[in-house]
Amino acid sequence: MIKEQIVVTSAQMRDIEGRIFAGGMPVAALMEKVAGLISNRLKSIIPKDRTIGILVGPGHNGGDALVVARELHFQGYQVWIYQPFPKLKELTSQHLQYAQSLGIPCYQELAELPSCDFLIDGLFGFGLEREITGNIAATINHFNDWNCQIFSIDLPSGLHTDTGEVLGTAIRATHTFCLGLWKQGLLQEQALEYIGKAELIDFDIPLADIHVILGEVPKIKRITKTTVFNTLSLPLPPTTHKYKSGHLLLICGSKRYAGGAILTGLGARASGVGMLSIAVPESIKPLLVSHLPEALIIGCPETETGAISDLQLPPKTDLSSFSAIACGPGLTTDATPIVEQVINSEVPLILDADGLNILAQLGTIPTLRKRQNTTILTPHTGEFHRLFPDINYQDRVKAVQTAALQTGAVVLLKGARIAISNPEGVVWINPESTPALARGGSGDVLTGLMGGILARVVNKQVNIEDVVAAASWWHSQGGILAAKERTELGVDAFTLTQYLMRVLVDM
Ligand SMILES: NC(=O)C1=CN([C@@H]2O[C@H](COP(=O)(O)OP(=O)(O)OC[C@H]3O[C@@H](n4cnc5c(N)ncnc54)[C@H](O)[C@@H]3O)[C@@H](O)[C@H]2O)[C@@H](O)CC1
Ligand SMILES: [K+]
Repeated sequence: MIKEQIVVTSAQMRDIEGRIFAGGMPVAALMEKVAGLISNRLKSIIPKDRTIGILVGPGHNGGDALVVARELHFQGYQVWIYQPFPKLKELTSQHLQYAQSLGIPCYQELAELPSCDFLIDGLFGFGLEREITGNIAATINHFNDWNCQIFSIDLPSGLHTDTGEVLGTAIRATHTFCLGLWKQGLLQEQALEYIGKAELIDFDIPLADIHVILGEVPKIKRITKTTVFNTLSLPLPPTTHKYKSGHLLLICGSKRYAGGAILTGLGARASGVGMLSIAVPESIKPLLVSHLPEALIIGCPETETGAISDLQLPPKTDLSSFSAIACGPGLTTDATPIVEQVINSEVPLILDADGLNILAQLGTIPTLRKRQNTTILTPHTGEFHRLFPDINYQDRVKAVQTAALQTGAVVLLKGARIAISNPEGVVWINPESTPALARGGSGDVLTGLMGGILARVVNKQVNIEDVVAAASWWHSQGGILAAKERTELGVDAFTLTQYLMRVLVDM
């Protein structure tokens, strides 16, 4: 297990720390070590001639900040300290006393503060336990108005460590140095506007202590490059042939939404799947053939409205001939019988878009409870609400865990931080994405890509949630890469498909 994958709550972090201290590590020594690492990072970012304001809280987050203040002072930076609390923890108080004895200016009143170029936020860390109110809240709002870069230690002061919720008010950081292990709150969507660019400061927490508290396999994990690489099972075995690399059936598109079928197909193409078949209404078959010459396009009889009316597979083929099916983009709800048919099959299945809307109409939980094989659902929040009207999706991690438990499916909830859960509550969170992907068609690409990966690896003893995680990571990295080269406005869904391969090349 790698540290970048691990996600902890404040209670878990406290228990892990407790083990380190019980093992004999002095608290003050750990604070020196952590704050030394933070100071080194800051030195590499902030030019020498700048003034740095240090915001100090009552606990050890404030202690970290005071050690940083001292180190930056010794490095020749202009530093001042703001400490508005009447009572400090002992270690924090000692560091304050020493900083004062060094002649670092310390203030308790906002009105007295000189200006500065950068702020270091050490007001609260994972010990924040209630709403911030009164003077302290006003102070935080005041600093947010300064419009200078703010580096938060551990997490922006005011965010709930686990839910990322703003407790009263919170520092709007431009950078967050998360200490030791990723705090769950930093992966929650509601925290995103506050954390800026986040990085992990690894201070050598022993894996043995982590395992004792989180178990050998932690329940909530961040998706990393390494996880994805393992799931994609690369390099390919030299003796592979097309039938060993999976056969994906896409069921998508209608006369009204032909483009969705093309994008899903192009997403699947990028997965490297061995064989790709795409079932579409007969009238759009020529269009699909022209965009995806390598795929077998199955033209199906259609309804008056141009939706697939009958899944007419080629001779000697039935649904069990496929390694996996991805069904939904562009279907329209007129294709209900088709969706029922695939749900009743025993083939591993991804349902997206209209596939999900139809499932909601059929009755999500009773319908899926009957399924024998793997099911993956990929709703955005609107679809999620239609599928699971009784589940509150404010806490996205809990929401996917509940939905997966109730249905037996692997559930992915789309958004700026995709959350994925299997029925046992094992969760993956996608830690990086770009608003450039918030565009029509982007989800179709994800469905195709995921379908292709699933078909490739489904019989190779992989966890299904790992497949879903790999596809999500790959998709968002494609978006990030494309946005870097073409700006956030330049990532239409077709362009995205052209960047997916590049992600692996750069890996
Ligand atoms: N113990 C150590 O040596 C280490 C500690 N670390 C630092 O220690 C932090 C945790 O330290 P603490 O447990 O002392 O907690 P914090 O420093 O996060 O804050 C806790 C203090 O704030 C007060 N408080 C909580 N909510 C408040 C509110 N709404 N309004 C006013 N006061 C409030 C509490 O009474 C307590 O005094 C981590 O976030 C990290 O920065 C890390 O450096 C790792 C090593
Ligand atoms: K902080």
